[in-house]
Amino acid sequence: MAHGVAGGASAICRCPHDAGRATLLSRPGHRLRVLASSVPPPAIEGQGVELSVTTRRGRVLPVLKDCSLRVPPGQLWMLLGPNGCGKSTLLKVLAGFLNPSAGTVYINRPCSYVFQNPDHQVVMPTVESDVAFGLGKLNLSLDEVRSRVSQSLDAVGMLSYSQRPIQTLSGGQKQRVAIAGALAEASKVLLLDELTTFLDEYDQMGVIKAVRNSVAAGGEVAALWVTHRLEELKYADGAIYMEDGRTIIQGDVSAISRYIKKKQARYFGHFEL
Ligand SMILES: Nc1ncnc2c1ncn2[C@@H]1O[C@H](COP(=O)(O)OP(=O)(O)OP(=O)(O)O)[C@@H](O)[C@H]1O
Repeated sequence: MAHGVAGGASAICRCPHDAGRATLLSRPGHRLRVLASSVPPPAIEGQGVELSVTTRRGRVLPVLKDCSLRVPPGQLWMLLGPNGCGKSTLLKVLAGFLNPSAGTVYINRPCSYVFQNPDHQVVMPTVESDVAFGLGKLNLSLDEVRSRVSQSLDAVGMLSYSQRPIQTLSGGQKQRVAIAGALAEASKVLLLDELTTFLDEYDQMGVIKAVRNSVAAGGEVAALWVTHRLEELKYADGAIYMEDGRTIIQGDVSAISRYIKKKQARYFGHFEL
């Protein structure tokens, strides 16, 4: 599903509710389960998340029916599933853009959401100024801003592009600048919605490497990446597979890859002549 930028002036949109380290979301009157405090907290956790939308004709449509997931810090996880199964909606609930009708969400903060369309991602005239843009609100010294900008650009392999005008970048390079913006703001969670849909293989690899470097550096950043591309699974530390508004299976990448391939083989088997 294609999205426009819902807010924020750069490649990324900072998730709402950024005051604390983690947020527990629930609507009043719906069930709320407080997560055990003795277990080291995951970076991202959802339990029994449900979400319904009301259509223009007043019909209540369940989009998320039962979603649970857990992503540890310092890891890249991928979220897969057929078109319309609810991946983007789940990502928006995790980001705090949508309130679940039931269930709980726990997410490390700051958290940033990077959108699919690279042309909606970056707004400042140069790479360096775009990455620095989000730091304006943090009251940092000029030296600190410079250091954060160059470290984040380095993490995504874009340091040598600092002075480049934004409009001269490829789609994947813009995505990497977006990710650098999130890292410069010390985001602990990256929610990434189908970043590679519009990219060629070269740009796709550049973005994957950038995200892998981001989670590897310091071991604190977690990334949840929505994708349709099964071949991207090999770069993940874990995966979650969704169907019809539910998380069906999650954990080991090779097990999930086998699960999806088996499903695809059964599906395509119906069409064999
Ligand atoms: N506001 C809404 N009103 C009506 N239907 C909605 C609304 N938001 C989501 N849906 C429906 O919920 C389902 C899940 O949508 P979502 O975009 O989360 O799926 P997705 O798995 O990300 O799909 P894709 O892989 O095609 O991007 C779809 O059938 C979509 O049409």
